[in-house]
Amino acid sequence: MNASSAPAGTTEGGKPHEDRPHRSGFACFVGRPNAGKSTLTNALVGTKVAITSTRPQTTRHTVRGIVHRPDAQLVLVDTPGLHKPRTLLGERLNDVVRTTWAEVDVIGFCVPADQKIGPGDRFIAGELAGLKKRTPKIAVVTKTDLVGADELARQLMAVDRLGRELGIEWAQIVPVSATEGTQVELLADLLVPLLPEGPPLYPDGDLTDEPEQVMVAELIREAALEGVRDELPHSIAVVVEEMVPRENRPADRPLLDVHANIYIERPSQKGIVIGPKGKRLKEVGSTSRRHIEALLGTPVFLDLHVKVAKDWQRDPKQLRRLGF
Ligand SMILES: Nc1nc2c(ncn2[C@@H]2O[C@H](COP(=O)(O)OP(=O)(O)OP(=O)(O)O)[C@@H](O)[C@H]2O)c(=O)[nH]1
Repeated sequence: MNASSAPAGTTEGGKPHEDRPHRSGFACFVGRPNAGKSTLTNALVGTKVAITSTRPQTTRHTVRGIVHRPDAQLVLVDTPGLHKPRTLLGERLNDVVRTTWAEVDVIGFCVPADQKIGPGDRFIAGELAGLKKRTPKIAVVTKTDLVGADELARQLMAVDRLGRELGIEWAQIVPVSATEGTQVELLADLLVPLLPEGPPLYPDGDLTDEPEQVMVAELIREAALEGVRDELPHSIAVVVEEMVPRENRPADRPLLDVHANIYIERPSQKGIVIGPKGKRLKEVGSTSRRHIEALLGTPVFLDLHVKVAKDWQRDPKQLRRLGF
């Protein structure tokens, strides 16, 4: 087996090397819901770009984080979870995942260290094994801070076995903790050599190429999910209708007006999102406003409305309008 760890002095940390060509390309992390893919993307990029939540299946948009290094540019594509489709939205999400897999240069298969490999992991690994393109795959054992050395060793061996059973040749098996930052840089060091040679694809300093409005909508959706029942995540969509700088403000005190709608499927869900006397919606507003201000670096006035778009998950016209 090929598990990687970082003995002192062996990581190169992206230092430029005269005889080493610059590399650039795309990577995506796949894995069952809650495997830690978004958190890992954030840890690699070093800022909050993807959506994390304690609830599964919250990553809806393909959010890219960009790791800039002197020797390489690694563009991380964050996909929604692959799951059994029950609605039109479910099918679209799975299509997005497969399209993404076909386009990237390397795939990171994430398995949490603290949970036994189960049918969900096997399903995704099976799909990976069936990929026509021979895209290199790195197995990433996540959340290593939650287990002891013995349990981690068992998980690394289980992942190795899973690969053998399904005929996947892992380019590497790497244990990481995204929250502790353990071996995150090593993971980048292992991903980079698997990218094709080439110049940077994005300007230095870009963290993501998602349009700002989509990221703002995601931040609002994330905050809205915090306050609602577990069965609601797929019933919420957020559309930012407008983002405009407030007129006649002094240059040193700008204000950005953001108008956004939170769409739910049924009138009965309205109360859940808004909460008693609007308390929950207020919380959603203040939490997401803070995140939006941090993201855009400007004070924001956030105007939020809750609207019913009946059965939007099943209606192709509504799905298009809501950005799917
Ligand atoms: N202790 C610990 N928790 C982690 C780590 N990485 C992620 N988590 C937690 O695990 C949960 C799920 O993490 P996410 O990054 O949202 O997982 P995901 O795979 O992107 O989830 P989906 O969007 O549902 O597919 C969150 O509560 C994270 O805080 C880690 O390295 N250590």
